Parts: sequence; C-alpha cells; structure tokens
Amino acid sequence: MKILVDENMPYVDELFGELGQVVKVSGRTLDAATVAAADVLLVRSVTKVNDALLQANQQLRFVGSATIGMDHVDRDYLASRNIPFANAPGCNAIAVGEFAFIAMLELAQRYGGRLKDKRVAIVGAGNTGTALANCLKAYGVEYRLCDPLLAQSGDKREFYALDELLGWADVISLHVPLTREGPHPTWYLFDEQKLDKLPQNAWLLNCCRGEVIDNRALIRVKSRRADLRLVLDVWEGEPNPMAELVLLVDLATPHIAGYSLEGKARGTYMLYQALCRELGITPSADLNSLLPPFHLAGVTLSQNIDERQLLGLCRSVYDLRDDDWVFRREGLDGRGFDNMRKNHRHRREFSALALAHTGASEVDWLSQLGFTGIGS
Ligand SMILES: NC(=O)c1ccc[n+]([C@@H]2O[C@H](COP(=O)([O-])OP(=O)(O)OC[C@H]3O[C@@H](n4cnc5c(N)ncnc54)[C@H](O)[C@@H]3O)[C@@H](O)[C@H]2O)c1
Ligand SMILES: O=C(O)[C@H](O)[C@H](O)COP(=O)(O)O
Repeated sequence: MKILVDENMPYVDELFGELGQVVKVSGRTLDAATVAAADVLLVRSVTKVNDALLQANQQLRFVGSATIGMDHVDRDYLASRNIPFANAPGCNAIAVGEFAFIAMLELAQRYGGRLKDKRVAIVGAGNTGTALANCLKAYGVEYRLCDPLLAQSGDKREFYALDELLGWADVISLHVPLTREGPHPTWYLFDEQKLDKLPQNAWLLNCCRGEVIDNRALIRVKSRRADLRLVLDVWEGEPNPMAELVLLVDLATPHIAGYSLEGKARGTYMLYQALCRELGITPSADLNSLLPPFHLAGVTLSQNIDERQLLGLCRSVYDLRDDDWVFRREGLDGRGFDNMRKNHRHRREFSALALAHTGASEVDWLSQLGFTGIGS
C-alpha cells in the first residue's frame, strides 16, 4: 500500500511505516501525476484536495488531513467517489489557545497594564476558542463568547452577538472556520466597516484563516488607527502575506499557532487511528511514546507569581517572539514562509513543563492553565 504524506507531518514513519510504504512529498506543490499511484493520501492545509488532484487516481482508499480546517478539501467530491475522509478536529486546539494567550501576555508586557484587567471577546467557540477560554478562565481574565451556530445548537454557555462584543471588549480573538456560505459566513467577516468599529486601543488577534479579515482594509484602518494592536498568524494570500501589513502588526507569524509538537503529533496520530479503523486494524502505536522529553526537567516556584513572571514561565515553554523575529527576517516570501513552517520543531505545550512549589500557595490555576504536576 502506497501512503503519500505531506513532508510536514511528524512521526509518519513511526505510525504508518507498518501499514505500507510511506512516501513524503511537498504538500504545496503536490500534483495529480504524483498522486496517481497512491492508495492513501495524507495532507495538511496547503494541499487542495479536489477533482483536479485526484482524477488520475482510481485506487485511492483514504484521504486524511491532519488539520482542523477543511476549507482545502472538496468533501462533496470525495463523497461522490466514495473515498473515506478524516480530519483531526481538536488536534491543535491547545496549541492555538496557548498561542493566543501568550500573545496577549506579550502585548500586555509591551504596552503596560495587565492582561488580567482586559475583557476578551472570543469569536468562534469551538475547539480553539474554547481552549483559549480555558486559559483565560484559569488565569482569571474576563471573557465572552460569540458563536451564533453553537448558540442555536443548544450549547448551554452564554453567547453574545458580535456587534455587542465590539462595544464591550478590549481584545478580540478570532477562532472561526473560513466559510462563504450558510447563515453566518466568515469570509471577510472583518471588512472595513467592522474593523472601523473596533474599540479604541483594541487588540485584534487572528489565529484562524487569513481571509476572515479583509487584509487590505486592515492596512487602511490600521494606517489611520495607531491605537490598534494586531497579532496575525494567518494571512490573506498565504504563503505571500502583504509585506506592508506585516510592518503594521505587533506579533506576526507564518500560520504556526497550532504548531506545537504535541498538536502536530496528535494530528498525525488521529489520522493513524482513522486509517486503522478504515482498514479494520487495531492501532498498536502509542502517541505519548513519540514525544521527546522536554529540555527542562521541571521548575520549582518559591512564591506566588505575578503576570510578568507568568509570561517568563510561558516563554520557557514557547517564546513567541522568536517566531515573530524569524518571520520578519526570513518568512515574508513564499519560500521563507513555507521553510519556517517546514522546520518548525521547537514549540511545546504548557503540559511539557512540570511545576513544583515550595512556598507558593496559589498554584491550582497553573495546573488549570495546563502545566503539569503542580505539587509541593
Ligand atoms: N493558525 C492555526 O495554526 C490554526 C490551527 C487550528 C485551526 N485553525 C483554524 O481555526 C478554525 C477554528 O478551529 P477550531 O478547532 O476552533 O474549529 P471548530 O470547528 O471546533 O470551531 C469553530 C467554531 O466557529 C463557529 N463559527 C462558525 N461561523 C461563525 C461565525 N460567523 N461567528 C462566530 N462563530 C462562528 C462554529 O460554530 C464553531 O463552533 C479552523 O477552521 C481553522 O481554519 C488555525
Ligand atoms: O486548520 C488547522 O488545523 C491549522 O490551520 C493547521 O495547523 C494548519 O497547518 P498546516 O496544515 O498548514 O500545516
């Protein structure tokens, strides 16, 4: 069985090696001729899976995407050919939640004031939005959710309308899928009119899809609104973001908010489980055994920590400033953007760091935030 895999998917040899011949390819440039002889195709978000890519292949048994987003996959086409499909919902939710949380701590540190005193609107309360909400709740930050679809579906959490939240929030963090149809499409959800409604001194974070914000309108609005602070991980026109926009952004990264080692490994593992199900095989590999140990054996807190010290702790797990810096230096053209993503291996989740304490008394919130093993 020939298993064609995006080269940016970690642990594929360990997980799929026993199921067939693993062939690694560039997901961005994958073409129909290369796919023609595959039995299994495993992609990430940069591969458009559609008629054009698959028409020359008559034996494909399974397609998987190690991502939450599915806007790159023509699922109707796959269904029309009875090709089973799986994605990896939730695989990188913790990574995105922690990324947005750390970015907010960074902005607070940079511009004065505390994140703890901000009000955060989370637009899209699915996996990644909820992961961010969990971080904010653990740290005691006030937040509100906007998700008309979940509100209608009977989700018991309290939801608010977007326009209402724009009059309430200091921080707006976007966590919606990219959709062009349906009752609440998100393509250009933040157009110029909506961007103009951002509160004074607002922070706007986009960790979902670039096209949820009209990037040209954002350049215009930011050019006349110096008060706005921007964190963008996703861009219109990836892998070629508008260089002019990058200059206006406080923290800029090449679509790596979900790129913790744990998140990427979970994505691959979820596809492994799905393919095993499809083949009627019991999965034998163990996800936890794949991850390397963290370079810090643990950290012992000798007193309760303040926000600045919390940021220090977060930076010891993942220093977002490094990615921002490399991105500005090397990631602004398509090649640099993709290279940074391809070589991104350094990031872990809070759970990689074991905390202990001697004199600290308020520590429960750190384990709720995700750190491991808080105990005296
Ligand atoms: N930057 C990254 O690395 C990264 C990582 C993971 C996911 N993503 C992107 O983020 C998106 C969200 O991920 P997720 O795991 O939270 O997905 P999810 O499907 O779990 O949640 C998305 C939520 O958005 C809600 N929603 C849809 N339209 C809305 C609208 N108009 N207004 C408010 N809410 C709306 C849905 O009801 C759903 O609850 C993904 O589709 C993907 O495109 C990016
Ligand atoms: O939708 C997702 O899950 C994310 O956007 C994902 O992390 C994107 O990473 P890629 O698939 O492009 O490597």
